[in-house]
Amino acid sequence: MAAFEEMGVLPQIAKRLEELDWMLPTDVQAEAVPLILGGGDVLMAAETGSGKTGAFCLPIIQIVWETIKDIQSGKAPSASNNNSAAAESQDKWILSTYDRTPAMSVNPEGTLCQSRDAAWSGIRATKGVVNKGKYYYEATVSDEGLCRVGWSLNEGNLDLGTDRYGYGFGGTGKKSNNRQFDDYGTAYGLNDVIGCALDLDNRIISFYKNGVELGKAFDINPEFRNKALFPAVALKNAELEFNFGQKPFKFAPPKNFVAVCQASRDCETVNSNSGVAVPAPVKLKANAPQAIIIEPSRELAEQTCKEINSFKKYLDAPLIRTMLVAGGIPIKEQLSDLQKGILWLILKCLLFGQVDIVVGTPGRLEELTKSENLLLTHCRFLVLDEADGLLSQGNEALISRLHSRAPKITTDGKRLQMIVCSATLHSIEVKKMADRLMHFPTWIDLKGEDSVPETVHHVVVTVDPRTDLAWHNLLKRIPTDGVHAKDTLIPASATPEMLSEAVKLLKGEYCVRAITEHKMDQAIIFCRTKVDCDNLEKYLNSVDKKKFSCVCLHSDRKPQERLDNLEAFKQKQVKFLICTDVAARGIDIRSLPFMINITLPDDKANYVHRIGRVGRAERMGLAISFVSKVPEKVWFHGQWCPSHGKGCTNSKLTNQGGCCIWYDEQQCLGDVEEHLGITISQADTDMKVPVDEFDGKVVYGQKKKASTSAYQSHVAQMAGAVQELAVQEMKAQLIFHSFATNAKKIFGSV
Ligand SMILES: Nc1ncnc2c1ncn2[C@@H]1O[C@H](COP(=O)(O)OP(=O)(O)OP(=O)(O)O)[C@@H](O)[C@H]1O
Repeated sequence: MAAFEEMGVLPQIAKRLEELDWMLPTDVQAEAVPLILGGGDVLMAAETGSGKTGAFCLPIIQIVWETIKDIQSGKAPSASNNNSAAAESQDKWILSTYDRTPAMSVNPEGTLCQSRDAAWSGIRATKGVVNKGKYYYEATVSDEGLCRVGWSLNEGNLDLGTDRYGYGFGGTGKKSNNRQFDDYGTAYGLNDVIGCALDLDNRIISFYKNGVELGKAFDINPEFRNKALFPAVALKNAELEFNFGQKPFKFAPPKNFVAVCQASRDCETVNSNSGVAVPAPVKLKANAPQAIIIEPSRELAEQTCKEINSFKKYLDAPLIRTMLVAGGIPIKEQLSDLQKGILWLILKCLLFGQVDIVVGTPGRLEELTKSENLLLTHCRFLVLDEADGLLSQGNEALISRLHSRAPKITTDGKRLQMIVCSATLHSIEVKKMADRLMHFPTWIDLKGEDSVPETVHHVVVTVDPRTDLAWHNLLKRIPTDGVHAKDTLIPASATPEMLSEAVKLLKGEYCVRAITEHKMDQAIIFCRTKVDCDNLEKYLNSVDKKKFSCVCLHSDRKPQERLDNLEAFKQKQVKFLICTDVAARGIDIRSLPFMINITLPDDKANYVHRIGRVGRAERMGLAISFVSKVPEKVWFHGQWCPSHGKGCTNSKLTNQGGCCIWYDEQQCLGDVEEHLGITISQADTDMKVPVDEFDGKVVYGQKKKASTSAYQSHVAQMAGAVQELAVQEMKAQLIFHSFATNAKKIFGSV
């Protein structure tokens, strides 16, 4: 039986893997596949090129296929008769074990919550009310501490009253909404009973203390007319007991108000952060996929989608349908494209064919889910690939919104599984998000924080225009970014501006030198900016269009051009792919031997990802980074730049209202080395790499062979120790011998 089948992978998938020459699972696959097949949430932190994509795609494909098969054959249990206690419990009026902060604990009955944390913790009920009616519930303070109780929308944060979506009444005698704290009623504490009254007919919220009315606290925002409100509470080292009306209230509800648990079915709604939306028979829906995989770039989304299509080659009856939902074009163009009918095309796919697995970029996914063209009602896998990258792009709120749209328990009683992965997963943002959204996740962390695979040989080459004057002959021959276009540059004077321009020239020259020295016929080259990429493309073409054939990949290029360029590089129709960090993560080019960093990235995690484009799947790779010894003035266009960098010529520094900074690469290098806990080897400006265990023993782009020289050097290293052992053993034998002889003399023979 093939190794993958032994892990529980379906024979049809294993057959395809064998075809792909995947004989054994990689370490991360061996750990992750059984965990995901077993229903767990997983945080996967494994080196670049270690096979993380397969680690999450294989079990997801399998479960999705099995689920569809069960549903189509009528075997799947419906929510009304499934045996999931969790699903059943989410259909009651109780506190939700899913829609809460991690430090908030709840009793098994879902009526008592407690937090012993020094920070605010929050929780909402499993159900809420909408449309019309007057509703009431009671909360009793059962232990001293700080608390705020009231009503909140699903999209509100759990720290009740600190955003526009939550209305709270605090123990200090304050009401709060949108962080505005105003005096209201009186303070309350241990054993006090707070009545929370919601009048949806008049859109008013009011509170009662031990049966005494405290008056109107809030008019509900008219924008929320069609939105449900849920009982909610925030606590700090406190405990509160809830009664939604299942047992008699301590104080009678106000006139015409009913217990919230008695809301009619048309006014009651289930907390979508909590579980089943509507208990209904399990049924597939064309535009409600089972799995959503979020990728940080269009290219990566395309790659993952392709990989899934390849893995599922032998899975039929039922067929699994995948769909790519990727942006990658500026929002303005995107909107007009949508208007022109792209959305209609997508819709057509969704309507005429069941879509089971969607792979996409965050913006497009949000667009389609928000407009409800794509539903997350059947979603049981939410995957964040390159999660730290997604978060650093500012997608935290978007991910939370997508997560909140997916039921935490699906209609067939299965729990939503979240899988989060990256080679650099140890950021505080990822940990916080995992705490908030994941369900007791298992960490798979095989090599510790952000390690570089042993197959990647990475070196730095110092660029110092004060000692290497080759740039004098390069002026005007190498196009540069125009940062110094308005400066008076005199080669004889070593002004910071002149040296900065010289760095740009030398880096172009060093790139050609490195390619020539290592006879590179396939390399990925990273530049800091799009204009740097375009300039290098021009320069390499001007040197020798054939020898240095190259294409660019960055966000100013049209999506189709990006796709074509990447494909041309993968198919070896061109030798060099020049790109920005858009291609730093995840892009997998089979046996890629070389990569060059024209400039180090300012984000140290991206160094790991960039160099990780080589040395993948046990193949050896060489990564060369050029690091300037002197500061280089570079473009830095932020929100303040009216053209967002396009055609911008404002070369003043950012603190003078401009779009430039002085880039300190020595500092970047220091940061990377400190982060990785290593000193990166230096190569000279002749680009010859230092002699070490890589030298002469590996061919970049190929697997490392076990060489006799390694064995011989190992024997040589051990020789001294072996000899010492032999001497010690002889001494021990002599001691034993003399002891035995003396013993005979003293005691005689026995
Ligand atoms: N079990 C396996 N046997 C052989 N090759 C494999 C196996 N698993 C993955 N690979 C190959 O290894 C390469 C790297 O895999 P993958 O792209 O999944 O890495 P990754 O861990 O996601 O890297 P990154 O962090 O850069 O995204 C791919 O070419 C893939 O086909």
